[in-house]
Amino acid sequence: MTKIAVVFHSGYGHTVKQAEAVAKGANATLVAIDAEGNLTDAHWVTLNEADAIVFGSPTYMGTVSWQFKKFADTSSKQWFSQQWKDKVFGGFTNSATMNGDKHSTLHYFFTLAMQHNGIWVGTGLMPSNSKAAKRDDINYVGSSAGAMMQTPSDASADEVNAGDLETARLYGQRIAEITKRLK
Ligand SMILES: Cc1cc2nc3c(=O)[nH]c(=O)nc-3n(C[C@H](O)[C@H](O)[C@H](O)COP(=O)(O)O)c2cc1C
Repeated sequence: MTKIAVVFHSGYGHTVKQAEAVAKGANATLVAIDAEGNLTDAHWVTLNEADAIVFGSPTYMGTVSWQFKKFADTSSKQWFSQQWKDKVFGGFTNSATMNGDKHSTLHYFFTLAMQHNGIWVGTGLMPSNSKAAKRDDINYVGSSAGAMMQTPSDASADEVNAGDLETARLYGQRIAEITKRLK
């Protein structure tokens, strides 16, 4: 059986919805980075034992939150011993603006995964970009590098977009399928 972990930070409760959708698709364990940027020892064991790790963070000022970056820097311990080498990796982000520089966040996740010498998985989804496209279509935000969600700045966590959640679920499912094949 494959083990998948979704490690994420959410400052105000929106990105956690996306994390839950990815975890649902991947049948993964959720690992929440706390407000101080910390994980428990048990969380680190979960990550070390996982076949795949999916990173998640809101986009803040064009990149990951400082709490996620603290987690990333702490993972230098695993980097030193190449403990996460050849694991499968992916990433997702949520932000207020349709573009909002979300790709910078995904690019940071990709770089972190490559530092750990992992194997990156993109969405495998076509964008929904025709005249007939609707906001809650799958991959309406249109990302191939990892899953994106766009949440208006005044929306509550219960108002996150259903299509973006389904996009996240499908992405988790793809990561699980590829992890299984590799294993
Ligand atoms: C400090 C800060 C910086 C932000 N920077 C961006 C940004 O660069 N681009 C963007 O589209 N939204 C930005 N936002 C909006 C958040 O990405 C958005 O509110 C998101 O839904 C927050 O997710 P969370 O509830 O999981 O923290 C920012 C919000 C905060 C608090």
